[in-house]
Amino acid sequence: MAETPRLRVQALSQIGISHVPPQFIQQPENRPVPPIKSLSTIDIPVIDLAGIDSDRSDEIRNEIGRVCEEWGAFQVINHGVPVRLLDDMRNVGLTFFHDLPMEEKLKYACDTSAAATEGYGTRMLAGAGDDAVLDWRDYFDHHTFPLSRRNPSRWPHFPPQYREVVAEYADQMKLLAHKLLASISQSLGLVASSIEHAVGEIYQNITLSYYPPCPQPELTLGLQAHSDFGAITLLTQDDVEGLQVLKDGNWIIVKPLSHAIIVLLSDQTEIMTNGKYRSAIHRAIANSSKARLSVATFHDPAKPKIISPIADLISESCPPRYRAVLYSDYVSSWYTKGPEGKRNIDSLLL
Ligand SMILES: O=C(O)CCC(=O)C(=O)O
Ligand SMILES: [Fe+2]
Repeated sequence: MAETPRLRVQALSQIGISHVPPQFIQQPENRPVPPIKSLSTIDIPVIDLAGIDSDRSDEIRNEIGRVCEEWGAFQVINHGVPVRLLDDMRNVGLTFFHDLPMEEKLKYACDTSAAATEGYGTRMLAGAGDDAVLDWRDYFDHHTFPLSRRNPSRWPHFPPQYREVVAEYADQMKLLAHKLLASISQSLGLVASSIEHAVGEIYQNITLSYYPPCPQPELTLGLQAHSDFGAITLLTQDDVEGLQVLKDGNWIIVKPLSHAIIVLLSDQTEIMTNGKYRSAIHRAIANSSKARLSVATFHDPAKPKIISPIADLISESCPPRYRAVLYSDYVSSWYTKGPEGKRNIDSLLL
């Protein structure tokens, strides 16, 4: 059954409220405070992937290894994904959110009784209690790989090219994820296929997040702090600032860099690499003047897959640091308990 329009954040924003409703107000310790001045000049690293398949491959791999260890997050440029496609994805997304009337958008409403169902939604933690703080965000989630779970009839029919753009975007992001997982494996001294082999068949979801203007952005969050639960996330943001990554206890703004792609290591990569590379904690903040759109492409294991530290990284002097976990158990715990920092991955520490 479709939800009523007032439950979408965009509808709240459009009626011009001057105060955010209480369910959206974060605990004081979670509210966005301006970043510490001395640190606001630090940017997440940018890696130029030009030459990754040829002359510069060793140099690039070493650099990827260094930033995976230090940050778990970085931006890539010259990544091979056509710039035209990045623009198209953003344009069809904004057209859907801005130009389709709410009653039409609600025809795509996702099933709120289950977690991570495909479609148009606003409340991420379906299983969390009624007292959970809500995010200042609406989203559209698409199941894109494997092809057996792809059903474009559930995706927006407006604008007309929407579904075609998502399909091409899914292909291109999968190729880039493949390239990056190979380099990340090699940066650990493993063969290129190691991490992909440990992940198994890749399950890919694409989530468009739409953050409407917010009357009191200092009290809310567009998306609460979390690390993603899969293997690797490839994120694009538009030119409106909002994404922050936690580094050494400080929130660092990821400044929009035109046509760059943000790489976020996720929890299963932390487990597979036995903690050598950590997943990145990140959040999105709201702002009072401009709507913001991001597109996150998640690459995850299949639900029945068991994830554990890769055997070649384990030795007597380097014992496993994480318990093996059934991926579906990991995901259900994330959705029912909530991300809250790294509580889910920390529960697997040996
Ligand atoms: O909007 C953003 O920049 C972050 C989105 C995100 O973290 C997610 O969808 O998991
Ligand atoms: Fe995320």
